[in-house]
Amino acid sequence: MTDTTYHAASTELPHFDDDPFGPELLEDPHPFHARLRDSGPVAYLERYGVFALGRYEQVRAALSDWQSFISGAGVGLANFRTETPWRPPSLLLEADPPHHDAPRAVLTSVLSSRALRGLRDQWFADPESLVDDLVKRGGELDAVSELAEVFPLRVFPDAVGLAKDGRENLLPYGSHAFNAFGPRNALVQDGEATIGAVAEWIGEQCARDRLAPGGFGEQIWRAADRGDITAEQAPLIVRSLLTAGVDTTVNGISAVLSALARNPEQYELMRRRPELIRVAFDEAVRFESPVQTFFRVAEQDVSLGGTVIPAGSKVLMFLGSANRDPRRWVQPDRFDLQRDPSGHVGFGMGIHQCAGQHIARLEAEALLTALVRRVRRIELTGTPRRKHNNTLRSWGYLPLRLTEA
Ligand code: HEM
Ligand SMILES: O=C(O)c1ccc(-n2ccnc2)cc1
Repeated sequence: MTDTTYHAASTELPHFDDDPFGPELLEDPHPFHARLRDSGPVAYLERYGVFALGRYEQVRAALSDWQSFISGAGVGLANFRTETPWRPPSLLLEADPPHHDAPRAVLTSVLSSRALRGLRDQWFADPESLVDDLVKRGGELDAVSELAEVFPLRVFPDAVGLAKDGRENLLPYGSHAFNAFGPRNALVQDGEATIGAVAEWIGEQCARDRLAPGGFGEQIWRAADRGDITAEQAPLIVRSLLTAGVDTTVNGISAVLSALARNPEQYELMRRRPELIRVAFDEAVRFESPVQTFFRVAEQDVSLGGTVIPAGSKVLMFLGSANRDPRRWVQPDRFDLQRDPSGHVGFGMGIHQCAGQHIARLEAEALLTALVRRVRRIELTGTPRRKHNNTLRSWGYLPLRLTEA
């Protein structure tokens, strides 16, 4: 037996044989999250041979301690020390300092809130016509296919500088990449059948001559001209944007629309106090955690929550569980715009904290601003359906009625 198995089998560490990537838990992870948190600060998932963190304190500690809990061996289940990644590893997400430093600095600069100021006017104008049309049409819609999947795809690819053709590849590519952080289950195998052509298109769009001047993509190439990064790194950093840039915000927007529809008094409060719009998105990211999980690898034997996690072990951080930990949040299962959601781990924490969070917040703020002006009430008109993904918490169908103000 390897030392990891021996260690986990021999201590009083709580063991679970649940499958967090199976259909039952992907449909509703909350009961398992509660059992995991209540079992103790650290647990062991037998099915995958990994350690599991469900509580806010340990998830935050692991996210913040990048030297002990590294990303360079992969932030999915696959351990790059023993397995070949399905694609060249991310220069940010799957890298540790010092290699992580320059790509991170470039993307932080390109995606900074100051850099986004120039986009604010057009990103705020875009959803106004979208919401107007929906309201004029009677206000009945599937908020996933007609709003959450539409608005990000209208503004983000243009901001990157992508060509018009082929953008329908972005969502399938993102979905597969997020599935691929999990085990090679049916979700991944279904995606493998068609991902080849999609991945090829994504790779082609990262070339400098495909990217419009002034967009995020070309700005990354200009950083290579300046020597901030190499010309070999530039296309891979553009690939990060294409992988992360759409599927995440689609699910962030679905999350905030779903939460507002289920809590009409919160929507009314937000209409009366539009300064709560920015809180609403972060509270939705805490409440739903569109990105549910990421892994780390223990760089050396590391003590956490009274357990020694052996060097080389994979550690699964349940961000969604940490964001609903009653040890950290008052009434965590309530969507409450009067709480202060800062400190949530929905965008991660520390050196890998989401480089696109300002993009996500600006998109959500633009859409919610358009809604509060035109829509008096948002309500559910049917049974929403989940879309299962190994990493993303996602709605597949969200039937809503928008009542004109
Ligand atoms: C609601 C939307 C989003 C959520 C919930 C989200 C969540 C996260 C989380 C949890 C991490 C930390 C990963 C880790 O610690 O291993 C992360 C990192 C990252 N995010 Fe996001 N993300 C979102 C949107 C975006 C967007 C729109 C972009 C790009 C335009 C983006 C780009 C990145 C990048 C490049 C990283 C890696 C940063 C690094 O490793 O230094 N994300 N995100
Ligand atoms: O470099 C990549 O491929 C990559 C980078 C970041 C994400 N991500 C996850 C959550 N927010 C962004 C996904 C993939």
